[in-house]
Amino acid sequence: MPLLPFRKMHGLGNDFVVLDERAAPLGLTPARVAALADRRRGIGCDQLVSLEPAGAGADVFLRIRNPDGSEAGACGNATRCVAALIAAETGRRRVVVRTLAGDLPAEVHPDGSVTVDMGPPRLGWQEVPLAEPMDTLRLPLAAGAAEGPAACSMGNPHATFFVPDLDAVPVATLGPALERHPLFPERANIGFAQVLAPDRLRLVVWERGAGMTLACGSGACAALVNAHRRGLAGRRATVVLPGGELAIEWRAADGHVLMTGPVATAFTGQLDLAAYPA
Ligand SMILES: N[C@H](CCC[C@H](N)C(=O)O)C(=O)O
Repeated sequence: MPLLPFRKMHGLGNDFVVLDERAAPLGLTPARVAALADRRRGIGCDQLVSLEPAGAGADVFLRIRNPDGSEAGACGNATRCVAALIAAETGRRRVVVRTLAGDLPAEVHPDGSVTVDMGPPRLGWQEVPLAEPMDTLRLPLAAGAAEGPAACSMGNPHATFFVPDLDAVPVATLGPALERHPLFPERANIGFAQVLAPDRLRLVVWERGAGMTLACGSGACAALVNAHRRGLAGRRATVVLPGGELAIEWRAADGHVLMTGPVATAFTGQLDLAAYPA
């Protein structure tokens, strides 16, 4: 089997192995995804993303897989990375990335940063989804001293706890049980946010299927949406993650959430797919 080119990219340290399946599928089974994502035996990444043919109306289809083999409907940081790739390929600054969550228009700016229209948040309990009818503004959940998170979907499920001091929250301890709480039939990404100002939030996310990451784009969108719903933030905020900052806006005109931030390529390489278990 010929060596397969790959690109290692990241958005604020949330890192991806990017593979190209537009010519032919690569047989990315959950076992192979886990092996490629392994940070010692494989290349290592928070998500393995692949490019697939999109069909009419979009430039590319973005398939998002977590290291545990689960597939996600959204990945904000990877969407920025892939948008930058397609923009470089096509010479167009405006591209459309199709995902399970919908078609996401993106624009690459002269400074290299990328804005993605992540679409509208889904606020109903069935859309998150949750296991039973309830107000998604405040869930009957407690995590240590944190309680009553708000939930929404950006094409993937998010719960956001609001805490007075993020440094006092043991995210890595609280995350695993919350990710798999029975309230979340598809599990959930668990964010812990500290509101510094109506236009500035700190955020750490325990990601579904990936654990702690340095940044979570869809999580930053969910945190701003949930903060605004709770009257804690305006419609625009800088979200400060461990890996850096994202600019998020929940646009009043159409209810879409815009996310702007950097992208980077760490390296490119070739891999022998046959060396990874199918
Ligand atoms: N772990 C997420 C997918 C990656 C999201 C994150 N890396 C982002 O930038 O949005 C999930 O299973 O929904």
